[in-house]
Amino acid sequence: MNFSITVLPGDGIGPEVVSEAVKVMNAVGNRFGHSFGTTYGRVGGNAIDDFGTPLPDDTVEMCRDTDGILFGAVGGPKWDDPRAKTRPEDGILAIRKSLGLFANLRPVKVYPQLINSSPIKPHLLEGVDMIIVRELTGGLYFAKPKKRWDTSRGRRGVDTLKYTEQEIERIIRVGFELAQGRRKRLTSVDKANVLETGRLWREIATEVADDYPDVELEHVLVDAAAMQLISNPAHFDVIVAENTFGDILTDEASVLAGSMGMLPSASLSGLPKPSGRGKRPVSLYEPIHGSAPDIAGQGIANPIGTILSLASMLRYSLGLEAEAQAIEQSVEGVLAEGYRTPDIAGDGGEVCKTTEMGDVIAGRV
Ligand SMILES: NC(=O)C1=CN([C@@H]2O[C@H](COP(=O)(O)OP(=O)(O)OC[C@H]3O[C@@H](n4cnc5c(N)ncnc54)[C@H](O)[C@@H]3O)[C@@H](O)[C@H]2O)C=CC1
Ligand SMILES: CC(C)CC(=O)C(=O)O
Ligand SMILES: [Mg+2]
Repeated sequence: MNFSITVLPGDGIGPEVVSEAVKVMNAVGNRFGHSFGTTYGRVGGNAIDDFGTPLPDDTVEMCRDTDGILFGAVGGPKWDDPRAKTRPEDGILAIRKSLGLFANLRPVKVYPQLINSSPIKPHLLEGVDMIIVRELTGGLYFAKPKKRWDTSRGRRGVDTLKYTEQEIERIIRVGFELAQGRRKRLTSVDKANVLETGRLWREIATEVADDYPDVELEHVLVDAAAMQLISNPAHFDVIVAENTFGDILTDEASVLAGSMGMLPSASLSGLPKPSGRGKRPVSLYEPIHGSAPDIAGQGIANPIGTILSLASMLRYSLGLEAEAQAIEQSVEGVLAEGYRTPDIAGDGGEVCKTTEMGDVIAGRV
């Protein structure tokens, strides 16, 4: 089959990890007889430098008419001036919002091969396999008012935490539906003891639970969830959380997997229908990490989170389940053989560069 993929490498290590994922995509094409055409777009700080905007119109166009978007990361110290009119991050936020990508699925899997790459005690990591469902187009990241201003009594700033019933209900349903296909436990994370949005979130989660009697629903306050994620991670199956909480909890959860570089994500406008007929809505696939300025340009970034994001694209957007599994099995095999980028080399495996990791994974799909 023929597919057209929009590739948005971004800044910092974004281009480094994305080019490895494209390498793997082409290897999948060769093995399974598909053709993946690619169109590259500019986004982030590099686009601000060249076009004065983090999201040029051309890139917006490329994101509308495509079978899937593969995204790296944006941002960096060069564009961190707190008074800047626009930031690299505005580019990815605008893509998520304009495509209605409200559901960000962030699977957290601990590969047995990497159990010693995490600072967490090995016995706590046994059986860890969860999905964190992060609400992606609401809450503090987007709601208005959102501004800074000067007053006679000093500087002020405001962000707004606002959710509608519909925004909460649709993401909670994604959590329940995923849990139904897994171990049937949904942990809804909120801050209902303090925040009105948290109380609304909890109320709606409880109401929606009536439609999913086979799934056990538990409510956990976000601060306690952060603690349990480390002290008893195997307890969790599916976690659903609002935008900011989900963002923070997933960076924390990456420590279980051994590195930020290990975790993929899929940003969707809903779960694909199992029969999957007709044109699917455009979705975006991105590792959970950022542009990692501290290691950018050294060729040592871990591309596995991006390569696993590609596998999710094949699964959710292109309907290529066998091909997605081939990538996932290749990653497992390569880790079993001992290949390690420096971030996961804690157990003394063979340290390799980003490109070598991409080569060996591509070579085994
Ligand atoms: N989706 C996106 O484009 C995101 C962008 N950012 C941006 O990225 C920039 C840097 O943010 P940070 O807070 O430093 O977070 P970060 O995720 O870029 O890096 C955090 C730490 O994890 C390490 N790391 C991240 N990805 C890695 C990989 N693939 N392999 C090995 N190590 C990896 C980094 O070296 C660093 O020590 C900021 O401008 C931030 O706004 C942050 C998160 C998401
Ligand atoms: C806009 C991004 C920089 C926010 C973030 O950290 C993320 O989406 O993981
Ligand atoms: Mg983040």
